Amino acid sequence: MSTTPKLRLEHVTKQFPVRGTNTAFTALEDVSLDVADGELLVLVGPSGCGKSTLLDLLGGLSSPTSGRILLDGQPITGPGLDRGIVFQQYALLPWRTARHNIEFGLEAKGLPRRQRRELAEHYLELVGLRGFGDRYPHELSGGMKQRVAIARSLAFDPEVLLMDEPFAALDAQTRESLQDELLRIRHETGKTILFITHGIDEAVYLGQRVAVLTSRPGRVDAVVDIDIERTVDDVRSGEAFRHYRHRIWSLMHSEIERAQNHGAAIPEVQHV
Ligand SMILES: Nc1ncnc2c1ncn2[C@@H]1O[C@H](COP(=O)(O)OP(=O)(O)OP(=O)(O)O)[C@@H](O)[C@H]1O
Repeated sequence: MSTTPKLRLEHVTKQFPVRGTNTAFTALEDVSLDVADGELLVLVGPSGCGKSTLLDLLGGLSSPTSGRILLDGQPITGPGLDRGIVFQQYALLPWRTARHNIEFGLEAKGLPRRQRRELAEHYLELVGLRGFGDRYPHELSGGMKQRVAIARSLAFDPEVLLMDEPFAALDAQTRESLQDELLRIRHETGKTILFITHGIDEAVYLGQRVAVLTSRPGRVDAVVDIDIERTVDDVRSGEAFRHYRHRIWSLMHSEIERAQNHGAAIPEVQHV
């Protein structure tokens, strides 16, 4: 891994104006975080902690009120093909086959048809969907649709993959198998991945590091290094896994209690 972070959040604050008033609501406050090249970093936090707000910033759909977000040292100024985003709802184009969904970003890049086709086949194979390229989204299961969405994001070779609760809508078994697939894909591609989830188990299973966010306003409460052996059977039942799960649970639990007990007292609204 290189020492220069692939992605850097520098004191990022995001406020939204409160309609009909001259106040602003602070959704994210002073978030600083580095994601190393090739790292899989998981962001976990209670509902409303600003995960979606952060993803919009990373996607270039909105700008920080203060602070900066750097990709390879360059500030993010808008949407771009250097970031691939996988959402919870697959966001596939229903009138396109799996193959043509994967080719979508490649068309935007202006790649010739033959090269697009080759890349689409490669990524279909990478996500375990060889032979399914001609299926339309409605002919695929939820897990398969999410595989297509991942393949589509990887096909245009982004610098980072941003994943916003991508497996939340799937049943438990499909979710676990896609988690394994994601770890394999990361191993094969070396991609830098920022993965956002509500799920503590998912965070511990996937993350090399897990950043725990507080809510109202969203801040980085702690960043936990996860050191578990993932090649053994039933990793989730192992002692190390349980240790990290409890650690993250405790951090999140005390945060949820704080928000519930002192919600009204938290200075989330400021006059502007
Ligand atoms: N455009 C907006 N205007 C005003 N407030 C907003 C806006 N977008 C988000 N917020 C507020 O910012 C906070 C964070 O919202 P966000 O959707 O980022 O949270 P989240 O962590 O993604 O939540 P969840 O996990 O429930 O989806 C919330 O309190 C929300 O009401």
